[in-house]
Amino acid sequence: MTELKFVIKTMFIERKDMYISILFGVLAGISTVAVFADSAYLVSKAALLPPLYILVIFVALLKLFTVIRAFSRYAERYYSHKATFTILSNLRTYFFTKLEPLAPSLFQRFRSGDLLARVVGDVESLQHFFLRVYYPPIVMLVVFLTTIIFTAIFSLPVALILLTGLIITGFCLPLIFAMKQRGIQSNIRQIRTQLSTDTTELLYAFLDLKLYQKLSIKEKALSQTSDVYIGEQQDRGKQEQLNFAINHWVSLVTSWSVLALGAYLVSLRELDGVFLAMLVLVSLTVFETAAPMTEAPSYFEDSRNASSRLFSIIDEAQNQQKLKGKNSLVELNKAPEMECKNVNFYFPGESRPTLCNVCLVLPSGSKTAIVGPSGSGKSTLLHLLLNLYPPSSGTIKKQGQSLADLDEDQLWKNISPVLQSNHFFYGTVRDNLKLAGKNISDEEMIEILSSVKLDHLSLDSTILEKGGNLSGGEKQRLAIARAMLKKGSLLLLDEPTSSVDPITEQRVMNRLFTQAKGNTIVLISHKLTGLERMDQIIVMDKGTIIESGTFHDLMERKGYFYEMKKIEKSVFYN
Ligand SMILES: Nc1ncnc2c1ncn2[C@@H]1O[C@H](COP(=O)(O)OP(=O)(O)OP(=O)(O)O)[C@@H](O)[C@H]1O
Repeated sequence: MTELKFVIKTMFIERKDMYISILFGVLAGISTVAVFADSAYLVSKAALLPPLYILVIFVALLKLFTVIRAFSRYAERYYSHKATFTILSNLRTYFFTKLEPLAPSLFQRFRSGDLLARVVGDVESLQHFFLRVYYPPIVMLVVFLTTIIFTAIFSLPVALILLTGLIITGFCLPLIFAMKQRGIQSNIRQIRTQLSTDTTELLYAFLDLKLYQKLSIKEKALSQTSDVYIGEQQDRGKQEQLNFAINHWVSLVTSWSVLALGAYLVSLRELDGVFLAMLVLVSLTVFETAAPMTEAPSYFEDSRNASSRLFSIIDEAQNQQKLKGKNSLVELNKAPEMECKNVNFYFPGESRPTLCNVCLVLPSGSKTAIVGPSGSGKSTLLHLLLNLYPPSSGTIKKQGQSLADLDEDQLWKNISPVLQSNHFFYGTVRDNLKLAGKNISDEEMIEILSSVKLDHLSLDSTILEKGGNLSGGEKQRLAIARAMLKKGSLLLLDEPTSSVDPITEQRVMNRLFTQAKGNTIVLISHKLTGLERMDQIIVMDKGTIIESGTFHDLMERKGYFYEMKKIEKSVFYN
């Protein structure tokens, strides 16, 4: 039950609708019992030819109970669904707010299909918790107890039979069903996650699988998982039907017992015969409120599993959140200075360090290039400068303040990043550029598009999901345009033009450097051309800085950079 603590807490945020739905649920249950009790009594009494006014009173009461029943049933449905949707939206918002700061390290631990299954499926599953698990037992209990007290006025033994029926159908059977359901629910959830991860992987890798002619194998595996999922759902359905049948059978046995005992008591003259039909109909009707208890165990298990899966991530989020700073940055008129001091970094679960003892100063307004072989840790260092991952040890400072103490929004406010992979949303070019700021004018956007040689795109041109209709170079230039529009005074560029032809690259970079004249720039590059304009070049290998200095320093030193430059020359100019 501890797994559901938070869901219950969320339910109570807006409790008014919840209380109203419980109130109307109870009213609907009691009025249903009253309708049947009244009609049974009316029929029995009518046979004894009572004075007309008695019949009129009971007919009037019957009409009143029927109207109350119809109205309260409608109100119960209305308010219970309203409460459910409010709970669902609160849960979604809470879950997303907790999850968001965990990106991107979240993708390190969870596959995207799994996350999707949690964010969509698990949150959705929790809508059943209030509707099918929390309030039906409350309604059932109140209606049953009221009915038992009412029945006790006429016959205590009959009331005791109803109490026994309540204990069996309301508590004992649901408990047994809950234990049986446990295994089935956990299987369903695991297979659903598997199905979700397999499907997302198939969609992501569709083209590669097709080209490597392995699509049918993946499709077959997916279809097998889907069959298992369907099978498990069928088992769940069968179990629920069995639960329902057993519950119904117990309620009928109870009503038969009420009839048999009632008849016996009438024969002993301990019960007036005019009440017998009423008591039997009351017992038949009151069990209607126990019917939802057959599915409650299955929904309880479902909600418990969903909640524990969701909150296992949130617990991690809360731990990380505690580590995050909240200080705001001192606003300066100049571009930021950054400093890394003895920075070491291990990816989660890795024993090999990705960055070793990195010490680096990026003075305000300086231009720094980071070069080195593939896998040497350049992008990782950039991600640490962006505070996407915290360093395992050592400190990274921006304007003298440790990133660990800074509020993230403040930190990112004046950073313009172009990462190796940049996301583009389905929409227009304008929509994608507006990510840089809401108040950017069309004229500004058109001018920037032209400066990155994307004149052929209009602001209304459609961009497909993940920029599917753009070439690699176009995507990079659109990302540069977006970064330029953001006008951050710290530019972090990770191979921003690796797919762009050399002539366009030179023009785009010239324009970028002109616009960012007084800004601090960090540029990761595999190409060693054009680095003469940089204030410093950092050479990395195996996670450490092996050389640093200006272009001329490094060439004169005749070390690693010099050798790389020589190899590049021999490859391109021989
Ligand atoms: N999410 C991750 N989990 C574990 N190891 C990772 C992860 N991402 C990168 N690495 C490892 O960290 C090392 C440094 O990667 P990084 O991307 O920083 O290199 P890089 O110098 O930018 O390479 P490239 O020039 O090819 O982009 C690599 O050995 C890589 O395998």
